[in-house]
Amino acid sequence: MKLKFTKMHGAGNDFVVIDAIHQQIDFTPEQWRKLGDRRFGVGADQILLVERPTQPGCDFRYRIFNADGGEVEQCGNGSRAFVKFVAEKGLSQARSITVETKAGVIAPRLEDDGSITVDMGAPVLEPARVPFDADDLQGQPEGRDTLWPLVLELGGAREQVLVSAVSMGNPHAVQVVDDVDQAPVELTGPLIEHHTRFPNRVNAGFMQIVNRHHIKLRVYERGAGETLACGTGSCAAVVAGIRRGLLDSPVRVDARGGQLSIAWEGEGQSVYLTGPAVTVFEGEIEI
Ligand SMILES: N[C@H](CCC[C@H](N)C(=O)O)C(=O)O
Repeated sequence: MKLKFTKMHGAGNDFVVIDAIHQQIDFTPEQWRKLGDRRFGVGADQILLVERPTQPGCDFRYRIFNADGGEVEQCGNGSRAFVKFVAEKGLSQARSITVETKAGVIAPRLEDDGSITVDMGAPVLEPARVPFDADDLQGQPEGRDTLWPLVLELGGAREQVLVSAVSMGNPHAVQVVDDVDQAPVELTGPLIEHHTRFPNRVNAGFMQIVNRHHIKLRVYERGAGETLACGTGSCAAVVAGIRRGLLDSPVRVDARGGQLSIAWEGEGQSVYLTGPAVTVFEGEIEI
């Protein structure tokens, strides 16, 4: 089929966005992978589908596929591209919409200054629901289940890293590092992504604390590798830092591709993600 798409990004995390209301989309994982392929296809970290809602009270349904072809629960940077896309395409006249995802309902809002704020819902912190297998792990150094030891097999050696396990609908393992630019993201990111204690795999975050309202963050994403920014990863990192008493809301997040802002007032409360969304080009592809 000849597929119409829009190429977009949120702080450098890039997307192929597809109107699946006016186009019949029923692709195989191989076709999603082709769309995401930076040589044989369009190229993107994720592919985002705009669909009619199935839940009453929602304006749209939002489906997300990683570059590896797998469908996932949530994408924070993508939710900002989503609301900009539906406004630009005239699919909605509202500045604030409710969007159904596999992880629940989120609410992106177009701000007057062109930025977008998204109510990402409340984080999930119970290990079994991340999901993270912590059954045989002993008590936490700081209590409140904020840190877990993860043993990585590096060649013949074994290295232990301490991670916080947080779900924003999708799973995240966040660790604090002294310097993100020196962090072994490419080496340990894949080991964490595929660690057996994360049965659905996991996004691996590397967070440097600049001050109590400012971090630098790199994320080796499940199904995509390191991206220039990760919205849910930024939410998870700030939640982990606040729970560990290292950060205070709101927090500026410096990603390699741009700047995001995260606000969270504590357990049971929604996490709010604010940042940019950019339309790069429109295209068509035979797929
Ligand atoms: N790789 C993620 C999905 C995309 C998340 C990220 N791009 C964001 O902005 O939240 C996962 O497999 O859970």
